[in-house]
Amino acid sequence: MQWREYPDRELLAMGLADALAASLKSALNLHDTASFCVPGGSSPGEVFATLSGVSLDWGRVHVFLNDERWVPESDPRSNTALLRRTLLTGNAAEAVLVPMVNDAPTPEAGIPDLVAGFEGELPISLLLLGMGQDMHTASLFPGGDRLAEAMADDAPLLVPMRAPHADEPRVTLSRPVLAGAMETHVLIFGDDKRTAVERAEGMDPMQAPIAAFLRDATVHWAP
Ligand SMILES: O=C1O[C@H](COP(=O)(O)O)[C@@H](O)[C@H](O)[C@H]1O
Repeated sequence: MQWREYPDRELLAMGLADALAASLKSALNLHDTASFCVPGGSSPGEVFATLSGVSLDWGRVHVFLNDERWVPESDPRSNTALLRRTLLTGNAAEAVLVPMVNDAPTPEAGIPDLVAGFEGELPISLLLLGMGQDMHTASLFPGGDRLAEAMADDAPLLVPMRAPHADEPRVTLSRPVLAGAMETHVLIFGDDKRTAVERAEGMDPMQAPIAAFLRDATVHWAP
């Protein structure tokens, strides 16, 4: 694990957006398309907004979420709506969005149709993860009802997840899919999350799911 520390969140957004743009350009030099897997939640908005202004061949970038809350896009908690507002705009409006949610009533009912959209997208070219204070990442929650299935070596691509501290049912990419990414970055803010990452490093990923991704990751932190 490598740390990159920034004096404030604005500088982090600029530095991380630069690093992600450079990685996307490198991936596009080698392949026809690049898959870019990103978190939702409250942390990445400014990074996405900065990145959306970067000039690159966005039409060859396929964007998808680490995980999604099983809510319609009209819901304020929709990660897809966050992506559309902040990343898939400006220069990046040309990027291709791979859906992580559909109109089915539950993740279990919706997943079979979603899986088809991921054909040709793996391994992930560039992965950005967030993390909650409880050390969950994507929707791999400690205490999640299907965490063991999602963390297993033979896990399916997408796993439904319900957890005590998740407000709604979720769908998440599984641990082996995320861990297979060619390059991994983690975005966190604040002293509490910094301490959580430092603690997670030696922990069992079933208690601290972020631990499964730290070894080869660059962690970007600002106060
Ligand atoms: O619920 C989620 O939480 C994590 C962390 O979000 P944050 O609000 O603490 O930044 C996020 O990475 C994940 O994608 C999201 O669904």
